[in-house]
Amino acid sequence: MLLTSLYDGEYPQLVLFDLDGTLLDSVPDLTLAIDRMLAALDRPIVGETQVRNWVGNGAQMLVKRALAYSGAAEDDSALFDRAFELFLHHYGLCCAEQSRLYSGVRDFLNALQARQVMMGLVTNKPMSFTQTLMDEFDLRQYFSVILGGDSLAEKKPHPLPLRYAMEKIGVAVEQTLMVGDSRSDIKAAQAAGCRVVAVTYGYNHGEPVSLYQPDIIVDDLMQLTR
Ligand SMILES: O=C(O)COP(=O)(O)O
Ligand SMILES: [Mg+2]
Repeated sequence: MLLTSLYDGEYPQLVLFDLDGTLLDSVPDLTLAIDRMLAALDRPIVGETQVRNWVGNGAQMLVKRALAYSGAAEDDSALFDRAFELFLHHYGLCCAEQSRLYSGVRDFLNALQARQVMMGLVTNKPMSFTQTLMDEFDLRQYFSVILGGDSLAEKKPHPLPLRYAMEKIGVAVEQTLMVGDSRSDIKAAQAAGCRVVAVTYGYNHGEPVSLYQPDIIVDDLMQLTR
């Protein structure tokens, strides 16, 4: 089996998951919120194709990238503050409207749970939206630890959230797997010293995940169990 091949034929003791682009296809709702924010600021809306390339480094970076694309000066902090407030408001209203779990996600989480593998969620998404989505998609039951982009002093690609989750759950790095869709997940895992699986269907700033040399690449999480 692909998954156990990384751990001498056993399951890893802990699997840490990214959220956006790995478990949840959240770009449709993120786009709604970004476009409503831009419209409220009298700036042209951008659509899903652009937003897809901007997700993965947290909400503030998403808003910064959208403003830069619309021609805003990088140092216009008053504009950023207003834009960020608008984004938080609109995304709060629509974060679970069109977002969907990807194929294979629920089955894979159930398969790990059945094997008593511990699981954690390590996302760069702000914690408030993360909590809402955990409830909306009935995901909380799977995770012993849930960390958002604003939970700790550093976010991915920094290894801190991964290290914190491993310590909290009490599993060694050699027995931990990270599963993500972007270079931030892969770099964080490599810096922390754990194995990493990358999915091809998520958001990686328009680049193939293979560039960052994850241990395994899959198109559907259930491939790991075959
Ligand atoms: O908010 C984001 O940038 C997305 O976060 P994630 O891909 O780490 O879940
Ligand atoms: Mg992601």
